[in-house]
Amino acid sequence: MTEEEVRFEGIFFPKQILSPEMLQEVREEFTFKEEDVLILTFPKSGTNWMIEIICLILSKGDTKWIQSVPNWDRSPWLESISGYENLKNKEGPRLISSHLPIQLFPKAFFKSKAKMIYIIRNPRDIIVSGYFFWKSTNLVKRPESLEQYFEWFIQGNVPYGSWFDHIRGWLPMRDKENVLILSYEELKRDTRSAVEKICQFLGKKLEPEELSSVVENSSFQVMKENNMSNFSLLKGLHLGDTGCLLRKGTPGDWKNYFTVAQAEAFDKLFQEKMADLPQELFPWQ
Ligand SMILES: Nc1ncnc2c1ncn2[C@@H]1O[C@H](COP(=O)(O)O)[C@@H](OP(=O)(O)O)[C@H]1O
Ligand SMILES: CCc1ccc(OS(=O)(=O)O)cc1
Repeated sequence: MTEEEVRFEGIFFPKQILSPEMLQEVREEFTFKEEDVLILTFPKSGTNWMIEIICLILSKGDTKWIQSVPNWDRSPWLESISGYENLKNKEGPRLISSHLPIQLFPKAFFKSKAKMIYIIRNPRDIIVSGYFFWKSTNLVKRPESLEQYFEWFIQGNVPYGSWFDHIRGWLPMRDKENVLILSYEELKRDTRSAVEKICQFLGKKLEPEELSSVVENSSFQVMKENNMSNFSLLKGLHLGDTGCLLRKGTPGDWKNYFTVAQAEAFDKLFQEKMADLPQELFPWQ
């Protein structure tokens, strides 16, 4: 373990922003309101895209909120010290982000009616996205090469642990009526239909022009230019000069980085670990 990371129940987390004691408190003591909306992801699955979409839905397409408040304050990060404090004191319905695996998630959720959207993404693209992101932050030990990060990822030795365990942990929740599972790939393929699905899940009725504003203002290009959404405010604090959240935004970018041997090794591992799950849950396969 390096000085940049903290380990809790065998999983490592970015240091600086949380502690084992608060992770324990979050699991045992955090409570939900029925009107809360949760965005749950393995890091680099499209968390901040979903934050933008939901903020716009809740604002009926009005861009004032997304243009004036940083995304981490609009949807505080449950397992960060500042996000946790913010959430505990927040009045009214809350938008909450988390990357926690199911076994570390607040116990109260499993008896609550709070709604959760879980985003899944091709893990190969998560590897590439994570490599470029984490190597430009001071939150974890920086990978020296994609090859090294690939190895760490398949061993589950990356922030928030094994992607396979994360997915296997959360997918059994898919039949609950307060849980919606969406893939990054379907969001990308037909954003408007995916936004309609999210509106229906949240019980929000939008006019066609409001829906168009949600789709347009949560697009990669618009988010990349919005300083409240693109993490540029974190430069010098947690992100280096080359660091960026909105890097490429393209499904399948892994093909530009994986070697043939890595692609084959990953296919084999995916088969070994996920073959027993319904394959339609993985629309990139
Ligand atoms: N509006 C948008 N459209 C498409 N991809 C988006 C997006 N907003 C963020 N992303 C992508 O989501 C990934 C970050 O995920 P997270 O928010 O969970 O950290 C990045 O992937 P890439 O690094 O592949 O570009 C980022 O570009
Ligand atoms: C508080 C800054 C910060 C750092 C890293 C993050 O990771 S992720 O984009 O959610 O995966 C988020 C916020």
